[in-house]
Amino acid sequence: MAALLRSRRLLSTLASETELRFPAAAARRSGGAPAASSERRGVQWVFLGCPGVGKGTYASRLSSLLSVPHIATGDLVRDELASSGPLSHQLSEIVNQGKLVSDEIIINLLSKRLANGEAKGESGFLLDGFPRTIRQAEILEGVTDIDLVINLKLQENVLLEKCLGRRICSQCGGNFNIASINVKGENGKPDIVMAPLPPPEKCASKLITRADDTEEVVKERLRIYNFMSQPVEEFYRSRGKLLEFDLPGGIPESWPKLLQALNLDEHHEDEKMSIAA
Ligand SMILES: Nc1ncnc2c1ncn2[C@@H]1O[C@H](COP(=O)(O)OP(=O)(O)O)[C@@H](O)[C@H]1O
Repeated sequence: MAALLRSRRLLSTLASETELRFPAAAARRSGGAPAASSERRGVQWVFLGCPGVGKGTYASRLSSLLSVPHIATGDLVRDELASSGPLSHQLSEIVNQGKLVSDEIIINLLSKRLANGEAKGESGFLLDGFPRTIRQAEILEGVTDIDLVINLKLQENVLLEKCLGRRICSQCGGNFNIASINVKGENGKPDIVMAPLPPPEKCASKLITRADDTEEVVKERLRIYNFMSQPVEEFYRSRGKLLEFDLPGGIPESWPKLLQALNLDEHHEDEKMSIAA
């Protein structure tokens, strides 16, 4: 009981400073021990990586596989933009210049998303696009336990091509990519070949491009990632939580290797069996 009270006090102190609230099961106890082990709750993983690396693609696949919600702060920002709420004008200026939204706004959006999930009984999460600054990482560290941080990596010229090739179906929200990538590997690494990910016929005439996926804005986002978000990699590396993953190519090559790196190969076998059945 005392631990619970201490935990509530810690959370409310942080909450008043940051407004970030985590579901009770995910909240960190004041003594530093996890409130619930990852065996009893869903996994609590973070995806790091430059714009265009594929955080959304792999987080969404793992979300289905592990039955934990995929929470992408970029999607929360885009939902807010589309809602034409009080923040939307301010947000569109920031996002369309490739800049980061303030920690306060992003934490507010994330808190609301977590509260909605808690009401629906969600457990665990795959965070994509958060934390993106050291301050966000420190706030997160203060309120919950992160089990693992997956750092997806690709060379920069591939990232630019991938962002410029991204397309979204305006009706179903599906993500596709029209870029056909074939570039020489840097620093003795193998060449990178990625086939396009074309939309199905029903989406082909409804494709849109994100307003922030222009060459100028992507370059600015990459610059800001290197400056603001790369230190977050070191934050987790020094805590022994960072799993570095160099993407070897497109989804067909990378997905099985990622599952192997995560010791989830047996899920892949189950997946193949259910497709074959
Ligand atoms: N954690 C965050 N902190 C600040 N801004 C964020 C955060 N997450 C998303 N954003 C804003 O939303 C935009 C889109 O995010 P996202 O879809 O994750 O883009 P990217 O493709 O660059 O990874 C970012 O460029 C930024 O303006």
